[in-house]
Amino acid sequence: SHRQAWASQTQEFGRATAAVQWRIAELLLAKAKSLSRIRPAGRRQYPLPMATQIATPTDAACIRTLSMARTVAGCDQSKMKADWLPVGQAVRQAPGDCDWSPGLRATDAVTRTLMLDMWAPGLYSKPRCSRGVRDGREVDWDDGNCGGRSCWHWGGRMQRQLELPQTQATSPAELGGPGRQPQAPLVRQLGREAAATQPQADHVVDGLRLPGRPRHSRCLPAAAPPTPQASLYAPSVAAAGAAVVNVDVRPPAAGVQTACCNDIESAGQGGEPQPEAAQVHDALRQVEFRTKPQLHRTFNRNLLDRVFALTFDLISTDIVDAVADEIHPVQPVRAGALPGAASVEAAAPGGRRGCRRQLVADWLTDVLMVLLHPSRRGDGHRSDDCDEDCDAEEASEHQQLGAVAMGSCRQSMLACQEKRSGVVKEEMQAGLRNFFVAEELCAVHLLTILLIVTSATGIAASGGLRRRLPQALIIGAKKSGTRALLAFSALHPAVRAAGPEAHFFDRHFRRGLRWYRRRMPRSRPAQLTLEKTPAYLVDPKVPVRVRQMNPEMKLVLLVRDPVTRAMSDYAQAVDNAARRGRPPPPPFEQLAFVRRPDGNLTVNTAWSPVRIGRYAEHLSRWLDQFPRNQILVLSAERLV
Ligand SMILES: Nc1ncnc2c1ncn2[C@@H]1O[C@H](COP(=O)(O)OS(=O)(=O)O)[C@@H](OP(=O)(O)O)[C@H]1O
Repeated sequence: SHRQAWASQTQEFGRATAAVQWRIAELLLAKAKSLSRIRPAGRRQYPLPMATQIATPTDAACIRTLSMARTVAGCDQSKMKADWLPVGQAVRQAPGDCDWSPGLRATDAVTRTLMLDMWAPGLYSKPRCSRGVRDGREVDWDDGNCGGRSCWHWGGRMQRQLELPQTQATSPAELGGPGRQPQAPLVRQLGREAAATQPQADHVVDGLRLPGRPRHSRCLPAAAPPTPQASLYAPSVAAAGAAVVNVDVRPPAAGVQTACCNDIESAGQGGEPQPEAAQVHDALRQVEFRTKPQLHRTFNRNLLDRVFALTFDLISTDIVDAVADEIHPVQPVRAGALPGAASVEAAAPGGRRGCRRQLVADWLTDVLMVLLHPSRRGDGHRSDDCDEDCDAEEASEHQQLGAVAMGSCRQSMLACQEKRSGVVKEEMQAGLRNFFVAEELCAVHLLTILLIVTSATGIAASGGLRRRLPQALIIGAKKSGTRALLAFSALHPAVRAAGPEAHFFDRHFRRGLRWYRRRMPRSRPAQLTLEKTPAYLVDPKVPVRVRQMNPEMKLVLLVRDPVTRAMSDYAQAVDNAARRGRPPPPPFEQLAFVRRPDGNLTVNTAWSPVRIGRYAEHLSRWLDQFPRNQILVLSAERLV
């Protein structure tokens, strides 16, 4: 049931992401239209730098392709556009048609226009199939609705072309003819699985109509990448229903491959080997057992590599302002809209424009810092090495030296965190400086980054992302499944959970709210920040302190059968002793009972594992400070 819950939560997360992607797609589309107006004639040409594909398996749409292309000299643009929109139409059929065929030699022709358009099954519902020649034989070109005939995929072909140096003549074999070995069986398998399921009805997400999957779709959710460049999102996300973004940017260095769509292409070929069921199951098993934080970490690593691999050779001064304007509705980057903007503007070399560029860079640094650096995230999991080191150190030193050592440990942990985040920030800034190496910014690149970033979070880029004090606390009880409850809750996109127990109200109260806030994950205004420290339940000082901070605080108390809870507590103590090489504690019975003066045995309520289980006693202190309707009491047995 926990897996099912996870799947449905992830589905929801994916739907939110899909809606965001649509919004960004619209922005990008609008941007594309304006780009041709912005760029004055005679300016630097745009080589074709990238193709972006957005696949949204959550809404079962086949693929929404958002692509940028150049027209070829002599190309009739009206035909080009008509050919462009549905996937598949790629063969020169008459002189003057736009030619994306395998024999295309015109890749070094001058780029005339930057053209960008979006394909969506809902917008172009009629199947478009046509005949074309490939490898000397006639084949069907398919937009995914050709009734299962052997077809080629436009997306894959296009991608192949992008990988080739501009001056290199392309031959069918180079472009991946039928004789070529398929590269990623898993991709095809997942694709076939997807295609085997029934088409789904159109539906509306966030005011946008999202079409159901076409019956014979060959468009695939992103799947296991054969190379690190293949996909930013691991297949687990796709299979779990979250949205997927594949962004391929033609790398500047020769020999670096962008493999994203090759697999889609090979999936369209007839005669491919049948998938092996075991492999599919293996893949799906992996999917099920992954957790959201793990996904984020995988995603972020790939994203980091990708972002730093970007270098921008396409640049137009005029675009910078347009970009800032375009992003504005998504995230305020205008001068004056950000804290400290006035001083940045005054100091920025290059005046207002330089300032704006600086602001964009700063903003991106900030966003990337949050998204990419695990120690700054707080995914509900402990992810900071500094913290982990310290906890281990803290535990042993605490035993040997007492509380003083704890303070110094915390200090060294904080120093360690500072140092690490400083290094990361420098690295990121250096990476971003490369973006501006030619002192300009390409609109489409920036929007692509936004696209990636919003996909990573699943949340629109609007709104202030910052650390907030918790609005809800899991106050206990220890060993009642509080970690599980926190982790489940954190799966919800509207919940951000602090990873390690903060112990603010019991141990670290003197450090102040600033310290506490710094322990919280960054969140958006609509998100709820949740912290759990089970020790809060039993410390008599805590309820008053919590009320002082926030009388509206929501409190969650998870209670477990006090006997099994005590045993769990005791088991942990035994385990800890063994891990630290200390002698085991006395037997449970010996600790749990004391002999009364009259010689009879009685329960030792002073022993912590027993004392913690006296829930009514602890709860009455909380009820002195908070109304009953702010306290949610859950049964651990029923929950887990
Ligand atoms: N999902 C799920 N299903 C069943 N049981 C679960 C689950 N998650 C945690 N647990 C059990 O909860 C116990 C740990 O509780 P806590 O997370 O509150 O521990 S702690 O206070 O944070 O140390 C611990 O109990 P014991 O195994 O009896 O020690 C865990 O096994």
